[in-house]
Amino acid sequence: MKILTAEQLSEGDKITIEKQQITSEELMERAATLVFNEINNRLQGAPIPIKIFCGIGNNGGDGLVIARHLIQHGYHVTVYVVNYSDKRSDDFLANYEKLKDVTNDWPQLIKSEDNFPEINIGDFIIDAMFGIGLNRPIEGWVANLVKLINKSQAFILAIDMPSGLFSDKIPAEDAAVIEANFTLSFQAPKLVFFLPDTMDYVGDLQILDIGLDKEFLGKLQSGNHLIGEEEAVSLYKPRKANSHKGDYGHALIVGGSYGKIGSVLLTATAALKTGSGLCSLYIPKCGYHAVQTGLPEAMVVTDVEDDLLSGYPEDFKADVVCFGMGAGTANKTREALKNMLNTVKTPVLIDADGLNILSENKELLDLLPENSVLTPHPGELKRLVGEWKDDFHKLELVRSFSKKYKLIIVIKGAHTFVIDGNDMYVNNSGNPGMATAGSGDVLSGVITSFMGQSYEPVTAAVLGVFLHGRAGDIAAENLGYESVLAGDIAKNIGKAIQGLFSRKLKNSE
Ligand SMILES: NC(=O)C1=CN([C@@H]2O[C@H](COP(=O)(O)OP(=O)(O)OC[C@H]3O[C@@H](n4cnc5c(N)ncnc54)[C@H](O)[C@@H]3O)[C@@H](O)[C@H]2O)[C@@H](O)CC1
Ligand SMILES: [K+]
Repeated sequence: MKILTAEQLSEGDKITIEKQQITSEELMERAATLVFNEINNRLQGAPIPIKIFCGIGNNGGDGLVIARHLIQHGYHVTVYVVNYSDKRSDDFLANYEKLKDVTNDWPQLIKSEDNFPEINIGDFIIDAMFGIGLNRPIEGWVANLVKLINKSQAFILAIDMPSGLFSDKIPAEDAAVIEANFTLSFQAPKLVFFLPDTMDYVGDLQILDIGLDKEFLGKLQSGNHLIGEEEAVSLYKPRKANSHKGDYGHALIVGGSYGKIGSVLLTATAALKTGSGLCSLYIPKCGYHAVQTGLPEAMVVTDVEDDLLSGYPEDFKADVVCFGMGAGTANKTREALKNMLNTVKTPVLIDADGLNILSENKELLDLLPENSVLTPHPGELKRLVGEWKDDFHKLELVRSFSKKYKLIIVIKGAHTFVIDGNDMYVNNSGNPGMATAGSGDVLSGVITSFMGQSYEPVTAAVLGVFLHGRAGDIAAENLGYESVLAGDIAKNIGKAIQGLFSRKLKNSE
């Protein structure tokens, strides 16, 4: 699904109105009725106090339409008009009039702090103050109203965007922004819904298809994509009945040091669980017995050193190499990475200490084969690309780094981002249970495995990140967040893949 900006969406509104020969008021009715249906489905007529805060633009217009439908269905609704300016939009005004048809309770006008209502913890708040039309920070008494709503601990549903959030920039630290529990957004997700700086304002997210012109949306140039199950299905290549292990790649995992052999074990397990035909590990001697016992399906080659890596097996025939987990950053290990990079011709995956070595020895970046995949967490990323001012600046830095070195960067986080030059893929699977030791080692194994199975590296990264998250979701459903171990994520990769596979079969039936 394309991630769009406010400009693209307002353009989409205009084109849709023209092509479908409807009025903007009709489009608003359509969009806001979808919101009403969602609310009605969930509340099922519950007699809770619903307080709708409407701005005076079209986001406010949505609020008025929602209010009208809720009142008609017998809900207990109070409508507030947050009168921050006199420039009411036409569709706001039309729906303001229509409200008269269903209630004698006229909306309460808020013009200053003196008009602030009481908000109770059991209220259901609908935030329809500002949507994609916000063009400057919320200030003055309106900002205080936002803060009052946030403090109330009432359930907050934001319409289109939490008020105060821009689609293309990060609000200042002290800015007034609605902290929604749930956001129902129109047609397409906005990037800020997924960035670490702003995702907490959004709460749970649902995108409503309001029927904007398909041709316009299809042609829109957006390099930013949200990756959910549908997208992952289209990337997945089912296995052929007539195949053998040689068809699914030989993955070589290079890493580990004394006390950190578990990391490579997790990576190799994940690679095999993701379908690698063969998997070998190149590790210091101290890990030999642990790996042979813990993962009999894998083959092991040991370094001359006992406790760390110092070299690379030069004549080793592997389809893909993954380097770094648990490796440490000793000088000898840096030489091992250098040897590896001087040997391999095909894209590699670098993780963890491999990334730390690269940050300390930037000249090695030039040795990385084109389309290699780096999988930093934010700390490792900072060491690679430098400090950033905010998340948009971070994405800019990563884009130019990706272009400069022709690399694919996987920024790990609650929503993992895969950046390949101008293209960006935002993952939408996973859960907080995956914030656990070794989770990244498993991710590296999954992506490496797909790279070895002849997926394009960027596809391997996008699909791998999604399946890793899905596997974590399946693990959390069975175990609860707290009990998910990295090994549980690896164990459930198969089920995550099966989920895609059964969907693909269903679609082709
Ligand atoms: N036909 C359409 O265009 C549709 C629009 N829809 C709704 O319309 C929204 C966009 O509506 P608008 O463009 O009217 O904008 P908003 O309702 O988001 O904002 C209202 C107006 O407030 C002013 N403003 C911006 N920042 C301000 C600030 N900090 N303090 C005071 N005033 C400020 C701007 O002039 C802006 O136009 C969407 O988010 C969505 O909710 C939906 O009804 C779907 C259809
Ligand atoms: K809003």
